[in-house]
Amino acid sequence: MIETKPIDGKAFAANLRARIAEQVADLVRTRGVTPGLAVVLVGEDPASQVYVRNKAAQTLEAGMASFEHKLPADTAEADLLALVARLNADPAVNGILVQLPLPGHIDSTKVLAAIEPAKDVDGFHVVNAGRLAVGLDALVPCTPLGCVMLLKHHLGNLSGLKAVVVGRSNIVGKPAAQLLLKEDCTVTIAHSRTRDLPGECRQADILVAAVGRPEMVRGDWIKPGATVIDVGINRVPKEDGKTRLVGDVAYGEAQGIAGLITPVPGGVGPMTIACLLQNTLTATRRQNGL
Ligand SMILES: Nc1nc(=O)c2c([nH]1)NC[C@@H]1CN(c3ccc(C(=O)N[C@@H](CCC(=O)O)C(=O)O)cc3)C=[N+]21
Ligand SMILES: [Mg+2]
Repeated sequence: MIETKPIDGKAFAANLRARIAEQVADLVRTRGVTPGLAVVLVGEDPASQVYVRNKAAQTLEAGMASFEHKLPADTAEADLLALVARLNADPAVNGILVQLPLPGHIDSTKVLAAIEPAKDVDGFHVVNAGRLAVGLDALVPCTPLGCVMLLKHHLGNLSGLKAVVVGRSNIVGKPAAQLLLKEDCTVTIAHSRTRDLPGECRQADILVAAVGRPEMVRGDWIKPGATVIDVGINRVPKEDGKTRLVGDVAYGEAQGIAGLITPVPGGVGPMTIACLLQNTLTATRRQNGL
């Protein structure tokens, strides 16, 4: 029987934020530059509001400036595009994040394309996706960046390891695969149409689950001793009418099989926000030629 160890993303993220705060203080002291992050939220989705509030608090804690823009759900696409244009032109704003998903009447592809790539701290602009794919300096999507940081910290060199990424989204799956390839992993991207998905997953030294389906990855899909990164944050109803958070991996079943596994909550989620701050610092440095 293997002893399965949880990966403490919450602690790692807190430590990363502390290191970022030191670098921000240094930037302010030596260059008189304060990084600024603008977050745009359209509509009143309660989960999004909680997340945006956490981001703002952690931005301020890191010594950065936080600019929150809350727009009503019926905001016209043209008005959102005009706000993005203002933020692009504002020298106090080094990073721009437009919270997804956007209301149905707004074309999110168009909005993401309007963000200045140098300020695109989500790394969702096609210029950043392309730069990552061809190996140029890019702003890299926060969730996959956080996953790879955790992997390198716990496993060291990833070279030659077999990584299976389940999920092919532009936000997580595809950039995760690009980053793992950059670390010299042998990478497979699996998805809902993959033939024998459990068998594919069982090949993985590193299994990244990013499908958005509660507990879809079962214990017997995991190779004994593998490292499992669970990107899912699914809210499922409990018997008492409240909800609980579960990942894309059946966490209980993974015990005694996986070597290392990220819990939900407390795994990948906190790393996403810490990496957003990291990207804001990186963007600020590049915008100032540092
Ligand atoms: N443009 C854009 N960029 C995003 O990065 C983005 C977005 N839109 N829309 C929504 C999703 C969701 N997301 C999360 C980040 C952190 C946690 C997080 O910190 N979770 C904690 C606590 C979860 C809880 O208790 O609710 C954890 O997993 O431990 C969750 C979710 C970023 N997103
Ligand atoms: Mg699919």
